[in-house]
Amino acid sequence: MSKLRFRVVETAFKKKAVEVATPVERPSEYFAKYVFNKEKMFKYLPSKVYNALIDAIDNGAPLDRSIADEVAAGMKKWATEMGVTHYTHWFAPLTEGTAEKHDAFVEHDGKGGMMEEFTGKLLVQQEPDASSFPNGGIRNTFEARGYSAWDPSSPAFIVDDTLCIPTVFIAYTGEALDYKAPLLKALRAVDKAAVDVCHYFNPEVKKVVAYLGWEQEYFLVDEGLYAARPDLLMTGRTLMGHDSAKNQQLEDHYFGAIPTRVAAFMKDLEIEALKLGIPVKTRHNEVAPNQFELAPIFEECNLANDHNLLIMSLMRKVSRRHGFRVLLHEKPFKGVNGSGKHNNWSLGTDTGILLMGPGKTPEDNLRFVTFVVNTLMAVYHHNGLLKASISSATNAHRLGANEAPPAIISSFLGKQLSQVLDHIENSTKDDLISLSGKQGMKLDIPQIPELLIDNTDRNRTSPFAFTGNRFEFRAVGSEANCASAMIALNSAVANQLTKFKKDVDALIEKGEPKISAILEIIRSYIKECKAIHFDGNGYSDEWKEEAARRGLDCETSVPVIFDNYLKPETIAMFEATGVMTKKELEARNEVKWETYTKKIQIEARVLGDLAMNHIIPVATQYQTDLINNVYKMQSLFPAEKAAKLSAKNLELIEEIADRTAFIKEHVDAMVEARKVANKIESEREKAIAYHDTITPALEEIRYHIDKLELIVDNQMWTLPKYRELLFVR
Ligand SMILES: NC(=O)CC[C@H](N)C(=O)O
Repeated sequence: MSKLRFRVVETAFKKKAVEVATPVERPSEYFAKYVFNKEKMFKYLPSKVYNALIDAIDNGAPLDRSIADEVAAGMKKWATEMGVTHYTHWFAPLTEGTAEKHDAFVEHDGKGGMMEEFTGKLLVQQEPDASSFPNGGIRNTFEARGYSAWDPSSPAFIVDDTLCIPTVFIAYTGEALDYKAPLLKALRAVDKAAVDVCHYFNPEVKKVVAYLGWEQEYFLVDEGLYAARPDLLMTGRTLMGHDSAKNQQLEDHYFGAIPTRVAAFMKDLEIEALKLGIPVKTRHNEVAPNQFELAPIFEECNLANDHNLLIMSLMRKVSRRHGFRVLLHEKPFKGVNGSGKHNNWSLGTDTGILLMGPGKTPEDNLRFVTFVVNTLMAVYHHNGLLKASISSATNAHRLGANEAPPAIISSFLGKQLSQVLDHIENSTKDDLISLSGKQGMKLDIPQIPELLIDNTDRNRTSPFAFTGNRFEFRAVGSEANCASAMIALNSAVANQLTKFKKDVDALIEKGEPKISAILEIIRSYIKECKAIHFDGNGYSDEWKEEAARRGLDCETSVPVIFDNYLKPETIAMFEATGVMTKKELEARNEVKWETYTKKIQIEARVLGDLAMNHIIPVATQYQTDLINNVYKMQSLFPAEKAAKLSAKNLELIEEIADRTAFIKEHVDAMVEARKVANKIESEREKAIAYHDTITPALEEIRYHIDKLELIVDNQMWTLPKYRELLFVR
């Protein structure tokens, strides 16, 4: 019965690293080979079209439909020269993956033959047969059609024989059915609001860009072992499995030498990623055994997000060439580190200033403090929403342990920045601004050492940590589409910056000088959002109590956390920034609740099946062996001696009986609880029922399975154990 397990372990052990040829060209030469980037646009488009397209990309200028045909022709020429035969609109529906439907370039030529065709119409907009994507009722209520529309700000790229065109996905009635459409709106909102605020300091700023640098953590598991674990295959995580005696306690995996099979995978992946224009830079072993990380150089947020989606699908593909499966789930293994996707976020101007970075002069630092404090205000007022933006059935397993932040959003600032904010808060306006000699005015904003950029202390329990010239949103899950977090964060910051501008302008109108008005508002904000600042240990019980006292959102039930999207202040914020309407938010929440329910439902079914088909039969078989042994003892020895010799086995027999009975009863009860939950009409209530009744049952059943794993004969156990999943590579 357990042969499969031993066979796959043996095979995995014998595997050698796959040879990956180093390209003859240098990375700088093959970088973006498969991307229709500016260089190719210049080569393949007439200069008038090129200029219009660049204006649309760089400045968001509206793109005249008439140039679309010429762009399409240029793209097609390039793509066919590269051997491409198909094209697809590539978009991110509300499933957390990407979607694509390939069409061949071929068309009838009218003379009985075929020709290659790709028109502007096909480039700009398509109507995929998309009735099966989650839509939260938007398309059912109105119109079944959904459109994908070209996003010129993210360049088209080639995967295998297909030209992929990044697009938004919207309903016939205009509501967004994807992540990209609201992300683009959020980025536009933060651009506009930040430019207005920048003008207090640098009137020449025309554009502010939000940057994103993601760090992708993941696990690799040998594909044979993976195939022998139906739970991994179906849910992305192990629903059972006792701790391995050795796991990450020696901290010997982190930053260790990369195992050869894994190094080959990484090399292969990086070559492919670079060819697709993804500027991958860092790779290393992460903390848990068989856990790794990959990070690119930061990019403009929309592009960075597309690149993250692309790399996740690339990882799935490339890992298979190396006999691995990549696990992007936030918590594939209980008891060791889970996987995050830390989102490093910042704002920068077209004049080259990083707005979250300290400067050289007190004036620069006033600008720096302005942007930092406004970010803190946004995070403070929308801490519940930010938590909702990273919450999912899967990430819930990760938060609150093993170096992942807790389910309470707070911000770590570090010693130096905290001191600066305290100084501003505790000084009067007149202390901060004094008249001085030639300069006319002296600003007492402390010099913030530039060292700060590389020198901030790290706090791994902080969900939103300042790291020198950016914030690191650490709570984002490894499997998530970063756009969810980036939509919430950029919109909230945009809204806050707009408020700041209004507050400062009101003081200026009353006759206050500009700097003094800015300082006054900043000081009041520092006081107002104090509750969000926390540099301590996010895991401690004291923090949970303290956070509740401070009024931060401490809810841990994912379906209830989603309510944050529909709070009046959230709706007002999204509507004011033009990012999403109430109707869109409501529809999205329906999808979130539904997805939550389905994920737990699948886990419950898989666990039920495995418990009944794998665990109980194996445990019973072992128990039968023990019973036979007890009987044989009785025939060999006098009754009293036999009883003594069999005492341990009798205990085990009973333990197996108790645990299997518990498992069976609870699997049955879980089925009944599902039946009850499934009858609930409201998606929200149903998700809450799943959270309250099914998720605890999963844990209870698992507990007994894991105990059985410890006592049942290893030869009989069918499922690869943690020690095999985590250490075979
Ligand atoms: N070393 C680290 O940064 C660990 C991070 C951790 N894996 C997380 O879940 O976020």
